[in-house]
Amino acid sequence: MKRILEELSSLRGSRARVLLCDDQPINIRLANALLKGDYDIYMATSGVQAIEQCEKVQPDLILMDVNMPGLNGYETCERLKQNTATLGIPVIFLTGLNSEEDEARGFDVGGVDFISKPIHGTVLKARVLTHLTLKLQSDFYRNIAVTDSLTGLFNRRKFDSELAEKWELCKRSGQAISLLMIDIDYFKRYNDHYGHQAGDQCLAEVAHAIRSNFHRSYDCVARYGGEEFACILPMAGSEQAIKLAENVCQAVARLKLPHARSEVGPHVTLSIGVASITAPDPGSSPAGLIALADQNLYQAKAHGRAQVYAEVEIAQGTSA
Ligand SMILES: Nc1nc2c(ncn2[C@@H]2O[C@H](COP(=O)(O)OP(=O)(O)OP(=O)(O)O)[C@@H](O)[C@H]2O)c(=O)[nH]1
Repeated sequence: MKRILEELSSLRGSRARVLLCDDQPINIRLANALLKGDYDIYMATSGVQAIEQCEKVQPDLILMDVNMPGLNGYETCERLKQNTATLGIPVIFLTGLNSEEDEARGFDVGGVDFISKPIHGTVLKARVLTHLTLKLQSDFYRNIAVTDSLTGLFNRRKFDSELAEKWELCKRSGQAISLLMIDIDYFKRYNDHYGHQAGDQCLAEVAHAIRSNFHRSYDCVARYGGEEFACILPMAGSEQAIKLAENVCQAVARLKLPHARSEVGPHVTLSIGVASITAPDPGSSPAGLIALADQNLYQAKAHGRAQVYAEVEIAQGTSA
């Protein structure tokens, strides 16, 4: 089990993180002494502090006391499970309580395990190892399920679910949403001239350059198809989307990837179609946004490639 966890940690490039939450510093010190050799340890002495730490450091596991002033351990766990950013963090209750009801309540509120004090070092370490291994394994497979292996961007499946989710979010909050459809110019000729492997390398470099322009956590940059990429920009209107699209073109131009068979210049270039809607209609779907971005991408190609095309904001009522 230990070997598997070490492998998973090295694959993601960081040790597992454990948050210790207890109002009694002596208990924290005890658990810390047992675990600090194997994991990165974070500490909190109240439920509120634990929630703050979770948002900040995204621990892989929490050891949570139950009886604490203010929010108790059960309430803290319930709050963590209500927040999409923290609901995946497993919680082990580590408590002086030991009745069947107490234990059942721990599982009811979303805990994965329940350990009664006094702490037995070997048992605690074994349970922590088991839950951390499960957590890192599930992170690993979830990542694979949403990632395009060649470029490291989100894949088409993730794009579809993100667009549906962000569309609903913007609809509810009455905010703008934009979409960029990005296509590499004359990519068939690139493959024909430089070979498929060089084509793959080009796709990976272009993807990296595209990604480097997006810094908001809720933007989604995905590989949409072969040499096509798509970016979902929730809460961004057309002006912002056009600016970002232009930045993306410049970032790829700066790579100066030679393209001897392109008709628009000596280097690899992009065509981008931009679509924006100020606020999605109630009852609408994102199909209209995709169609408009596609149409504008087609126009960018028709107008000579190596450009951003963003004509017409989508009309309300046409997005269903
Ligand atoms: N190397 C490589 N090529 C790919 C991959 N996926 C798709 N392609 C190639 O991308 C090319 C896309 O060609 P087209 O759709 O004709 O577009 P284009 O040549 O870029 O022409 P315009 O879009 O009109 O500028 C095809 O030759 C595909 O084989 C991939 O994963 N790796």
